[in-house]
Amino acid sequence: MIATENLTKSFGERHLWRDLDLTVHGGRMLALVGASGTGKTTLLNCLGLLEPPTRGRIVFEGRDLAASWPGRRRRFRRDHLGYLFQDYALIDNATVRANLEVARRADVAERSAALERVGLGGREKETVHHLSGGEQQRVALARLMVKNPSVVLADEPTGALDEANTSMVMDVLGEMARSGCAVVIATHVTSVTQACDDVFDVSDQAFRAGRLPRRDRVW
Ligand SMILES: Nc1ncnc2c1ncn2[C@@H]1O[C@H](COP(=O)(O)OP(=O)(O)OP(=O)(O)O)[C@@H](O)[C@H]1O
Repeated sequence: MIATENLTKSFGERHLWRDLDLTVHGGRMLALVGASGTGKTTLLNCLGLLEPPTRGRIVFEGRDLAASWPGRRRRFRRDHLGYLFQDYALIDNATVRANLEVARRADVAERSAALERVGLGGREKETVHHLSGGEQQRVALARLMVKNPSVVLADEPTGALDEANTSMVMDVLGEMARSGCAVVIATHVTSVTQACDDVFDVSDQAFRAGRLPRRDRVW
C-alpha cells in the first residue's frame, strides 16, 4: 500500500493540487485522469520520489518516504518501486536482455517468460534502438514484470500502442495488481481508465466511477 497525506505541490504561486489524501492498496489499480497540465505526471514523480512535494506525507509501510533519509528512499526505489515512463527509459544502445537485467538478475526462464508475455519472445539479443516505439514500450513492461515491484507507477503506458497491445499492457498490469502490487496509472485513454478499480481526477481532486466489466470496455 502507498498513500499520500495532505500532499500539496506548487510551483511558485501555482498550486497543482492541495492536501491530497490518496490510498492505493496492493491488489488495486488507480487511474489518475484530468486535463493536460493538471499535474498527473508530477504526482507520479512525487510518489516515485523523483520530485519533492511542497508539503505533506508519502506513506509506505507505515513510514513517511518524503521525509526519509536518502538510504531509505534509495531502497524503496530499488526494492519496491517499478516505474513505466512515457519515454520508456531504456538503455538505447544495449540489448533487450541487458535492459531486462538492469531490473534484477533474473534467470533465463523468468526473462523469457516476460518477453513471451509481451509478444517479444526470442528477441533478447536485439538492440533496443532498432525496435519500434511500441516494441520498446513492451520491453519496458517486460522489465517491470522481471522486477516484480510492490508499487507500480505508470505514466501514459499505452501511448505508443495499438488496441491489441493496449489491452495486453492493461492485462499485464492487472495481473501484477492481482498478485498484490499497488498500481497507479496516469492516462488520457478511456479504456485504460475503465480497466482500473478507482479513478481520481487530478483537475478537481475528485474520485470518479472505476472499473467497467470487460465486455463493456472499448479498447
Ligand atoms: N519543474 C517545474 N517548474 C515549473 N513548472 C513545472 C515544473 N514541472 C512541471 N511543471 C508544470 O506543472 C504542470 C503540470 O505538469 P504535469 O506534466 O504534471 O501535467 P500532466 O497532467 O501530467 O500533463 P499531461 O497530461 O499533458 O502529460 C504543467 O503546467 C507544467 O508546466
